[in-house]
Amino acid sequence: MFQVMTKLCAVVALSSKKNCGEISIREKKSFFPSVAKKKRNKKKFANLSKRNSDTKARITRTKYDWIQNARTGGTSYNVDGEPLVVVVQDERGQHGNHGGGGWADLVEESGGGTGERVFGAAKAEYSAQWADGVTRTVSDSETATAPRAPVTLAAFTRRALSSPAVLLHEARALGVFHVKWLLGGPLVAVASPKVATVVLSKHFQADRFALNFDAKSILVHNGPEHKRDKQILLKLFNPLPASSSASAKRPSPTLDNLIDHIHSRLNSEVFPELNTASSSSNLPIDLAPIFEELFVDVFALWCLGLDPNISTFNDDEAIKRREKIVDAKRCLANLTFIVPTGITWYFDRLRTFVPFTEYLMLPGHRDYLIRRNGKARARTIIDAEYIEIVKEYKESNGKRRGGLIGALIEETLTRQALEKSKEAAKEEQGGEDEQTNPKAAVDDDAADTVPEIQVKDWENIFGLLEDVQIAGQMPLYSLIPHTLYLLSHNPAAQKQILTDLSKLSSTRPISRSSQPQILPSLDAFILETLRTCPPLATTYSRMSATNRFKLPDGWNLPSKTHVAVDLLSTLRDVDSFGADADQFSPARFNGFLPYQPTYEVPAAEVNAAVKAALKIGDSTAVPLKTAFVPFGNGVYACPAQRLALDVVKIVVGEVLRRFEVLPASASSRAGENGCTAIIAGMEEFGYEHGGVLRHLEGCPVVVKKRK
Ligand code: HEM
Repeated sequence: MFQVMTKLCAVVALSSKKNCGEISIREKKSFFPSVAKKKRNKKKFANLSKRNSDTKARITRTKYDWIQNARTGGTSYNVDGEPLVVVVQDERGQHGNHGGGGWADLVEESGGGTGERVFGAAKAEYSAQWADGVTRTVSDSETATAPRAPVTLAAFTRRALSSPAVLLHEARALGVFHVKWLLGGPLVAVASPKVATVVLSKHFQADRFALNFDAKSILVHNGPEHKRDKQILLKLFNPLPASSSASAKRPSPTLDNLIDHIHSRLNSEVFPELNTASSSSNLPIDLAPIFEELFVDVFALWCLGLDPNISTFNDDEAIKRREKIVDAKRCLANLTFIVPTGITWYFDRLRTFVPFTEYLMLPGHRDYLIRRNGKARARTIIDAEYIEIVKEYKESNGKRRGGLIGALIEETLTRQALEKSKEAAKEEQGGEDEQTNPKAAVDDDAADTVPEIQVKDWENIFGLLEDVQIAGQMPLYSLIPHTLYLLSHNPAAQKQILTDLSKLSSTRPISRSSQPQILPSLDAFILETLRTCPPLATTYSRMSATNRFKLPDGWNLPSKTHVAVDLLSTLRDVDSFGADADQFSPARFNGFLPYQPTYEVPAAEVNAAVKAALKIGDSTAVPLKTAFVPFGNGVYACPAQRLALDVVKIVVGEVLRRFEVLPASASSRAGENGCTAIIAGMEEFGYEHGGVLRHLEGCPVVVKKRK
């Protein structure tokens, strides 16, 4: 035990160094600032920018020097007054044909001396990455001698990192490939369902190892470790046997516990708050902070296996302790990621070495610095709770908490028992004299003592808890208020959903099993919200396995290029989603319900899609079903696709049953095309702090209690 504690303390010490920021409920509510506050923030930001302008100028200069030097053609122009530089790859497009390849070669070949300076550091990172033991292979049939077209790359302006409107606008101007800047090096973003189909397939490895190897487990693991963790999560989040029909939902205490937490919180806080708003005639209420609080707290309670119902604690001490833990979790969960878009964890690693303000200035960084200290304290509280969990496990004779922690402990024990029985079977096969039944031997052991869980397994469990909390809560508190906000501008859709909802028992809460296919109108509305307002702007980055890998239409990227899929632009591709891709039209999903999670699509179908996408000269669009990737696709796709949609349906359904949601102001764009007007330009949205899509005013609506 002492050893476990010591090692856990070491983990605590290590991780507390890198976590940061505290946020109270009050602060969190003010996340969506008033206009006056926004102005103040702008001023603060401007001052800080000035102080750091030297550093900023140096970085910008180096970056653009490099591009200019690397350029062998193409143009440099402005998008909305900001410089935007286009890089055209060598006309021969031969980066794939001379061994090492990579960006350094691209620069050298193009005659850019500056490139070496900028990429000195990047080169070192790359070799470290290749030393990570992950084998990257590509079969002969997937190689190409030379691409047909030169790769045109263009750098986004900085504003595209925080504004979906600018991201869409620039992505359109730049075409399939564009570049984001990361550590002074490029991250190529692709925006085409055809290319996304290939980049998200197994041929491209997620390479998150080198820049963030120390704390966030599955988000940083690759290869076998990632595979093992991912299998655990897929099993926990999808308790359906592959063969059964989608409507026959298997009970799962772990997932039902999450839904219980959500119902409990809706009843105790959200509905009373909406009731109050409803009685204060037509005063708008901001939905986004309400659901942000709900999900941060619910995920904290669920992950740590704390009871959904606080009244079961009858002593003040227990209540205080629980609140302290939830507060600390809330603090850690918020603002861990500070850079918009899905590539933010790189900065965790980077900030160990470089003061944040020196490498990237973004709105929000000042808040980040202020909150950093509070996070260290929160980290200590949570790590003490982890130690308590280990102690409880050891001392309570096998009695465990519920929630996600309970399920992960259970999984770990099952895996251990399986490994033990395999070992025993091996020994037996090896000609041992003793004729023992290995299974019985394991069971006998288990009956006497609580099976020991190794330190590395505890670390893995706690790592998974943190990953799931971060990965799960953010997209949910983005998507749910956005769905309700869009519904407030579409009374007809709201009416239809209410009609569907009336088919459910009005006295029982909506559950995982009660809501499956009888809410097609809500299903379609949610999917269309996901398509037009994807919570994550990009997938996590992938690395091209080889510089000879040919992408659709003959595009070729140098090896080891970091590639991410720009989901926002991809999900509006006209070829795949039709000429009305910029229209909000839930009906486009009518033929695709129920939604089939990407991990349930048969391998043969996936391979065929990749093959079709790779066909040179074939301009056929990727079909809607394959192009729809708000959860990513392939090995690193979201493992909770079905669960996420269930949660959104349950929460939105429960709110709509009780309240009518109306636009906050009379001038709002209500009616059939209201949603289209909102999503077309995306001016109302931003990528803030957490890296997820947020409505900048917090989704203001008026709520009216239903009779
Ligand atoms: C509407 C809600 C959600 C959306 C849109 C969403 C989207 C995504 C996306 C785009 C990725 C990255 C995929 C890639 O790089 O290709 C991802 C990964 C992930 N998501 Fe979700 N997600 C949602 C809800 C959830 C929930 C509720 C959970 C957990 C309960 C969850 C757990 C995860 C995890 C653990 C990963 C990392 C997977 C890996 O590394 O292999 N997500 N999600």
